[in-house]
Amino acid sequence: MVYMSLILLVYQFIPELCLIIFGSILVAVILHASSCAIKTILHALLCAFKTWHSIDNTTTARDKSFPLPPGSLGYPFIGETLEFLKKGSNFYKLRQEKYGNIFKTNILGCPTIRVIGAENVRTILQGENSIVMQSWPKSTKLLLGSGAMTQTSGEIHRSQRKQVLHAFSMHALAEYVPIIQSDIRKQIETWLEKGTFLGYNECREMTMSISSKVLLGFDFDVEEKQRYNKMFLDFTDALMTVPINFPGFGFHKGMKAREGLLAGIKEQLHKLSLKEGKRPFKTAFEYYMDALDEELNMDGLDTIAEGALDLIANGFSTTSSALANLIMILGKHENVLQNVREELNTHGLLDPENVDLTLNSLKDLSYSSKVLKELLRLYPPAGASFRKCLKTFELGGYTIPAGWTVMYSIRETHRNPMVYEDAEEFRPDRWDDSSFHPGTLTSESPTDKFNFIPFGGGRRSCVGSEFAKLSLRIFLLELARSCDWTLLNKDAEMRFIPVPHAVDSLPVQIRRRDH
Ligand code: HEM
Repeated sequence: MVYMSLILLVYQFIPELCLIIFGSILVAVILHASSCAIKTILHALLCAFKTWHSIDNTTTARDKSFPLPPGSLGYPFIGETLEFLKKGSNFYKLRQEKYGNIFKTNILGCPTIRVIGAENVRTILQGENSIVMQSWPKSTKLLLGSGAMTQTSGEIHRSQRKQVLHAFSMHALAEYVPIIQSDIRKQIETWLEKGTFLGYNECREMTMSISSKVLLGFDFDVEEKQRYNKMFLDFTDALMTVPINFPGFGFHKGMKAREGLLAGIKEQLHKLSLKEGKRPFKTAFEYYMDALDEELNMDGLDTIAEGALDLIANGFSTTSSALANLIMILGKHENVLQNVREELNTHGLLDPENVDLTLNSLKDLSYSSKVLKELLRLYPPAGASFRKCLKTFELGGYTIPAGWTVMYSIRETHRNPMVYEDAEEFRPDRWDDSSFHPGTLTSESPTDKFNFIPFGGGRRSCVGSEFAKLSLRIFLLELARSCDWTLLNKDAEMRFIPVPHAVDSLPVQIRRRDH
C-alpha cells in the first residue's frame, strides 16, 4: 500500500518514469503469476493504468478552444469507481448538482462524459456512426456475442434491425395479445393463491416466461421456468462485471449461464424450423425468419440463437423492472388506480371475465397510457446508455475527446425541473395538457422529443418498445380489474442500478377484487 501511494505521489511529477516502474512491476509479477485469474486481474490493472495515463495525453492534445467538461477523473486506475460503488445512482445526481449537465468522470479506468438534457442527448443520439458509436463493456460484448444486434454496427446492424422489427409489427403484436394476456393471468392467479409475494422476483419470472414464449414458442413447466429464470439472472447480473472467466467470479457464472441458454434456444429454434409442435400463433422468431427469406441452416443457427438471446436479455431486466414498479406506484397512489378502473369501466373492460382482449380494445385507453408514460418517465428501466466517441467534437461549450466514453442519461433527463413541474412527483395528469407532448416535436422547448426517451432514440432506439408497452398495458389492465393489493413496506428505499427497484424486492399482499 505504501509503495502504491509512493508511486502515485511520484506520478504527479514524473508520469513517464512511474509508468515504466509500475509497468515493469506488473509485467514481472504477471510472468511469475501461476493462477490464470491473477494474470487476468493484473492484465486488467495494467490496461487501466495505460488508459489512465493516456487520459492526460489526450487532454493535453485536445482542441484548446474549448475546455474539457468540469468534473474529476479521480485516482489513477480506479478513477471514481469507489465513490460510484458507494453512492450508486446518487453519484451522478450529486455531480450534476455540482457541475451541470455535462461532466467528466472515470469509472473502471474509462474516462467518461455524462451528458444530460434533451439538447445534449439529441446531439449524441443523432450523431450515431458519425461522432459516436455503440460501445459496451468487455463483459457485455463477450456474454452477448458478436451476432447480437446490440454489438453489430453499420450495414449489418441496419439490416438486422429491419428484420427484427418485422417481429414487432402491428400485425404480429395483434397475434401476441392473447398469449401475453394468458401468461399474465396465470401469473396473477399464482400470486392470488399465495396471498403474498415479492414483486421484483415474480415480475422477472413473468417477463421471462412471456418473452420466451412470444419470441421462441417456449412453453416451460414450473421446473424449467425456475431453471431458465436462474440462468437469466446469472446471465444478466454478469453483463456489467469484470470479465474474469474463473470459478467464483460473477462473469464465469454468466458465461456458464450463456452456454445453457444458447443450448436451450438452439434446440427450440431447431424444433421451430422443423415446424414441430402446434402453436396457436406465429412466434417472433418465425416472423424474423420470414423476413430473412432464407432457409435456416445449422451454420446460421449460432448467430440466430445469439440474436434471440440478445433480444430476451435486453427485454428481461427492463420490462420486469417496469412491471414491478407499476405494482409499487399504484400501491402508493390509490386515486390513480381508481381512475384506471373508471376508464376500464367506461370501455367495458373492468370485468375480469371479459377475456378476449385485442389490440383494438386496448388502443383507446388514454388515461392508462398516461399512467404508463409517467411510470417510464419517473422510473426509466434503462437509466443511461454508452457510446464511444469516434472523433473529438464540441458539446455545450466543452470538448468531448475522441476515444472517451459518452454516457447519455435518461434518468436525469426525465427529471429536468425546467421541463417537468414537480419532476420528482408521480403525476399522470401532467400528460393531459395537449401543448405538453415531449415526443412529438423537435425544438429546445419542453416539447423536444428528447425530453422523454425511455426507449432511447435514433438508429439504436429500442426495437422491443412496442412489445414492452403492450405487455405493460395488458398487465395494468389485468391487475387493476382483478386484484386489490397492499405494499407491505411502502417506504422501502429505491435503487436505480442496474434497473430501478425497491431494495426489499417489493413484498406485496394481494387479494381477489370484489366486484
Ligand atoms: C420497458 C422495457 C424496455 C425499455 C425501457 C427499453 C429501453 C431501451 C433503450 C433505452 C434502448 C437504447 C439503448 C441505447 O441507446 O444504447 C434499448 C435498446 C434495445 N432494446 Fe429495449 N427496452 C425495453 C424492452 C425491450 C424488449 C422487450 C426487447 C426485446 C424483445 C428489447 C430489445 C432491445 C434491443 C435489441 C435494443 C438494441 C437496439 C439496437 O442496438 O439497435 N428491449 N432498449
